[in-house]
Amino acid sequence: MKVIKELSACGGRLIKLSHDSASTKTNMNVNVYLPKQYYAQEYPRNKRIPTIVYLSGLTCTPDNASEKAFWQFQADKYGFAMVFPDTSPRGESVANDPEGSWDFGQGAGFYVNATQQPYAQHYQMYDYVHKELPQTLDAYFNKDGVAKLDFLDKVAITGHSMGGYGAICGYLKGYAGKRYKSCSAFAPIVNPSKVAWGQKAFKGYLGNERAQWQEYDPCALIKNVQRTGDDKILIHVGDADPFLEEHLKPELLLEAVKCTSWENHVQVKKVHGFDHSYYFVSTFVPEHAEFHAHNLGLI
Ligand SMILES: N[C@@H](CCC(=O)N[C@@H](CS)C(=O)NCC(=O)O)C(=O)O
Repeated sequence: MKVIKELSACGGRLIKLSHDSASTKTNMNVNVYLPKQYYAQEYPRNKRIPTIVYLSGLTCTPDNASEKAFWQFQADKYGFAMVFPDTSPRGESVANDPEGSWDFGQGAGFYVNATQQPYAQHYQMYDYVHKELPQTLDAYFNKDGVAKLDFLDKVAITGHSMGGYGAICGYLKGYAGKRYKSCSAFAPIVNPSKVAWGQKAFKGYLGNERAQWQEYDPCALIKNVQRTGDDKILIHVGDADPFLEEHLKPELLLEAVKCTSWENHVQVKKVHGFDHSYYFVSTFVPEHAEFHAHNLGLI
């Protein structure tokens, strides 16, 4: 782990890190926001600061949400840290979209483990985000007898668009083991097998065998996950989102949960006049922050 830059933001610090990843076999960038509580002398020694992982959408780096979602204010308010991973492996040796489009390849890893060449070599984003990165952050930040940050247990996940998809997918796949304690999404792609962005990505990364796609499709996964307690998934989407009808289709998730344990536990809030941008995301970050703070036991 190497610190590229450290910046003061709100009451805490944004740490821009890079590290060699065993999963992607590339160097990966990640931003971590440490809230003001991390720096407070009086923060209880036996209490770890929980984290929220924010998965970004197509074309993003860790910087988009760090700069434009305004999670930092909320992190200080409730006392959680934020993790902003990258959206794909990058570099000259990393295969890209043959068409040169922005919806596949670098900046568009879809948080899956690719099985198809030439992508399988580096595009192992599922393992990277859900397994390797939290372990790496834990080892880096919680060393020398200091264990102030919780990257492994009290962790929530959220994301935007492709990242909203990645968040719901990771939450459901890890649900039996309670990998994440809370999940929400902003304008997520909920049924990638059925929409153009998802089909292009799944074909490229996972191949033509549609059975493989179901392993990563929230609308298929959720039918086989037994909900417990009062768990809910919170989703916002703008009704002026240009991708709503073709790629996002949140109604398909509501259809998928009918007559399952998730019925009435997936809340899709369609908000009037909002598009797909960070003006939309940042507007609803406070509501998502409160939702996660509650589920992480901070309020
Ligand atoms: N680059 C695409 C837009 C892709 C897009 O909207 N990406 C979203 C996530 S799916 C995003 O967060 N973009 C970066 C940003 O707004 O900072 C275009 O030119 O139409």
